[in-house]
Amino acid sequence: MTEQQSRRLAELRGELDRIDDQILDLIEQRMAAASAIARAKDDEGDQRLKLRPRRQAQIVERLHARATSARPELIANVWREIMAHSLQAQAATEIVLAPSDTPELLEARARAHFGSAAAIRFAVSAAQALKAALSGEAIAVLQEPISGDDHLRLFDMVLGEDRQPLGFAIGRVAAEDALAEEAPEKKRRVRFADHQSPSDWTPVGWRERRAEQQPDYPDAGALQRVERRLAGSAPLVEVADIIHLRASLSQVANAQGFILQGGDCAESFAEFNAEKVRTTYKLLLQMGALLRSATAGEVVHLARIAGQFAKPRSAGSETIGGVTLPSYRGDAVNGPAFTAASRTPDPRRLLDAHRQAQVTIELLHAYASASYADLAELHAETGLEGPLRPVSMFTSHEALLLNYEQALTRWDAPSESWWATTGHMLWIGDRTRQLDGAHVEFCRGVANPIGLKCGPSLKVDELLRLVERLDPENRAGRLVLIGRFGSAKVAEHLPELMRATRRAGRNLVWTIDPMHGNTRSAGARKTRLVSDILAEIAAFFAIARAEGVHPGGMHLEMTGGDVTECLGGSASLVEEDLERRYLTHCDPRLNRGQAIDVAAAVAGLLAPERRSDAA
Ligand SMILES: O=C[C@H](O)[C@H](O)COP(=O)(O)O
Ligand SMILES: C=C(OP(=O)(O)O)C(=O)O
Ligand SMILES: [Mn+2]
Repeated sequence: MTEQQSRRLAELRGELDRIDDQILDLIEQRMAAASAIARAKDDEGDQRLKLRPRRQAQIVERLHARATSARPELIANVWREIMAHSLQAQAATEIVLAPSDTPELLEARARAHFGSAAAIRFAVSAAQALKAALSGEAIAVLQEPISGDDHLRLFDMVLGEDRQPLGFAIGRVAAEDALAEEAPEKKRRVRFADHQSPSDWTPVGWRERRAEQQPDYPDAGALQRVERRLAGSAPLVEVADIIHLRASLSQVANAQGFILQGGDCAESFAEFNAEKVRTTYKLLLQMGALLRSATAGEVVHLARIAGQFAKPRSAGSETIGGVTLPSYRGDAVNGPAFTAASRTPDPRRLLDAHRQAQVTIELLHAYASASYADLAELHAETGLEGPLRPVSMFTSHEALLLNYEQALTRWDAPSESWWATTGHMLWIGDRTRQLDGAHVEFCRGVANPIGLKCGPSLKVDELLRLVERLDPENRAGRLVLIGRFGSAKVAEHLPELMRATRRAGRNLVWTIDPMHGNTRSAGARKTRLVSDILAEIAAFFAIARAEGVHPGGMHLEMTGGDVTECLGGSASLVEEDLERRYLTHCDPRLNRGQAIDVAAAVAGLLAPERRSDAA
């Protein structure tokens, strides 16, 4: 380069520096003006977002029109960033993403759409994202264009590469900023058509069928009063979260991911406290982390909790020392103590169960919001890796007490469906799965995901008819079959059942409950061997692979506590240990260490799948 050329270059560089200084000064002036506007907006005195989407669009449009050589993308990108930072200077505003089928993609697109200034995080549920938006300090981004609250409006969309909406932005904006009303309604209908309840169904239809395993209430009037109270109370779970679970389960039905379902055989009133919920939550989180490292896809955390208060029994009565009383049927029905008063079914227990479920769900929400910290700790302790994201914890229980379920079933107009609002997923027990019985009748009409226990007495054509009755539209995410045969019988029964659902082209998930077919007695107590449990799970994986079916999950009775109810595991519990801490109200549960042993073994069984997936 000649001396003259380098002098010229230095001059030009000097000019660029002067222009940059001017741009910076102007940006700072603009930020100061924006802060003054923020104070003026404060004077409006409401809790609205500081964001004014319509005004932002006008600014960019005006600049596009004014530009002579600057390309539209340059203007859009530069002003997106400037305005995003101005917004944060006016008021810290977060972007809160509801759970999504494609979380990484949504996060990346939301970042590109809203600019780099805002903090972005995932909420555990759509309901929690909306709750954040209600404060006026966050924008919720949901998979569905719905809010269900008068203060919140749909005002923007996050689009994918294909220009289809990945997320719908909802917040406290002025009416003039809202997107057209009829568009979201229409969109929501189309999506929700997946879940519609059958038109020939009502929540009371089950009463015309035979209902097995129901309590014998001595006072019908008292039951009706309780049903009225429950019918007047708020839903325990949100429809949006149930839909989220359906979406996650449909991924599993498409061979991506694994369902981890577990918790007490029977929840107890007496032993309920926040710490108990916390240990269950943490145990599921820990097992989920082990499984996730081995699974191609997500782990769906499904707790047996917040409703698992009723037990079907092999015998209706129990005799001790010549005295015969009704069997204990779970705390929602009667008490475990062997006295006539305690064993008499009392419908007011349904109200206590409902209240405990409500508190449990609130605790689960709180723990799930704090799960970033739990996961970080877990990863540090175990050396596991993976992105830290809050873990949604779904609730599930056996839909046994139909008076309770009916009273909390709600119509949701946008989805044109009935929803059981006692839990995200309900299942039908092995003793109550009669094709023409009341339990199948009730469950066929609610739009929740439904589980069906499949034991050794289930015949192939009976299963196919049940599947057709419960899921006539054959929608992935609706039905989860839960095999529970026992390690000695699984190889005899499961292959033909799996083959039948595969040949019938059913979009459902097969999982294994290795508990209920492996119960044995040890003196007066019931127990289970960890080795039987592992053997049934291993057989399940082998059979599923041989039949070309995705091994979609496991269903365990377990507790975060240090109980001695099942035998074996790495702590090698033996029969003499049972008397130390045998605390279950019904069936023997894995203790924390045994549950982790099982999760680690299952992670080993899942790993080949991941390898073949990667190949
Ligand atoms: O949890 C399931 C059942 O309620 C339980 O296995 C029944 O046990 P039982 O045979 O003691 O009645
Ligand atoms: C009653 C239960 O199981 P099953 O219906 O499979 O016996 C249960 O899961 O507690
Ligand atoms: Mn049980």
